[in-house]
Amino acid sequence: MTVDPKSPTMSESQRGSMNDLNLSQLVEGRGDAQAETGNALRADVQNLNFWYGDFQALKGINLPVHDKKVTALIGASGCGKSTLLRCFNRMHDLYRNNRYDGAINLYPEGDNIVGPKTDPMLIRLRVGMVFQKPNPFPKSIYENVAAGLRIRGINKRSVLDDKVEAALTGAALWTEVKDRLGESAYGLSGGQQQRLCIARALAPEPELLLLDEPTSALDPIATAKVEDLIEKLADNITILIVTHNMQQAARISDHVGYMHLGEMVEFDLASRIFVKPQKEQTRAYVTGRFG
Ligand SMILES: Nc1ncnc2c1ncn2[C@@H]1O[C@H](COP(=O)(O)OP(=O)(O)OP(=O)(O)O)[C@@H](O)[C@H]1O
Repeated sequence: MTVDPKSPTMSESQRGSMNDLNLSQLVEGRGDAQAETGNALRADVQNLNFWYGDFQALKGINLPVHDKKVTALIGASGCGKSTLLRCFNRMHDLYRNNRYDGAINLYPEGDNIVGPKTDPMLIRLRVGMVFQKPNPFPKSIYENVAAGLRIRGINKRSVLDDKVEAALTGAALWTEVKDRLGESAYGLSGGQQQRLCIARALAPEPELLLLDEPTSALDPIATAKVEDLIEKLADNITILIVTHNMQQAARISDHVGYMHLGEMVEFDLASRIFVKPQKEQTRAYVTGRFG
């Protein structure tokens, strides 16, 4: 594959900031995540293909998702990162012409998430998702977090109270909102709204949390809070995140998958991807020479 260093796909600011930074310093000390987990997998993508109608957006994707680790998907705009992420909770099923082929095994049972016999509703109970832009419901802060619990039939006030508090605490938002739980979620700042959406996703205790560029609409302070939160959450939950920001991927991820034109070019420990990737194409991308 020929690398075009003048590719305009990556913004100049992104390119500039990456060149100024030593990504290897950011991943320093992250250790060998694989050794730490003993290779335990929460999910495993095997030869996954996906079509939007006639257009094949994912081609033969393989990707291990390690348990209680942060796996980042990186790559130029349009390479298929969000498409891959959305396969994990069967979001594509909302449109009739979309088609999956292959497997995403969700462990410990090993159920194939994209298998024709798998009920997408059951998968969404196990796999939570947070989007690029904060999207709270037009409800109170409390009811936003309680929403997923009510869907699961939990309506007892004392149980909801405990779970709402636990999720808001887990999302590092409890102290900021505990005295205004009945107020509209729209009264929160953008960063608080995003942490609320994370709390909403956490409340039902998902096995896997999908984050699609969760900080792209946030300022640097709110971004830092969400990044800290992601690192803490990974003590208990498996996280798969799409990000355009190389610094962010280097700061928070244990593993990284680099995608290009619907294919997984390289998957490895973050410490290898950002210091010594195996493929020249990956190196060109992470150093900002190729978008
Ligand atoms: N609903 C859709 N219908 C048809 N094609 C789509 C649809 N959504 C995405 N695509 C195409 O699938 C490919 C992958 O898109 P996707 O959004 O997954 O890329 P991405 O890597 O997440 O991009 P970005 O970083 O810009 O968000 C692109 O060519 C895109 O145009």
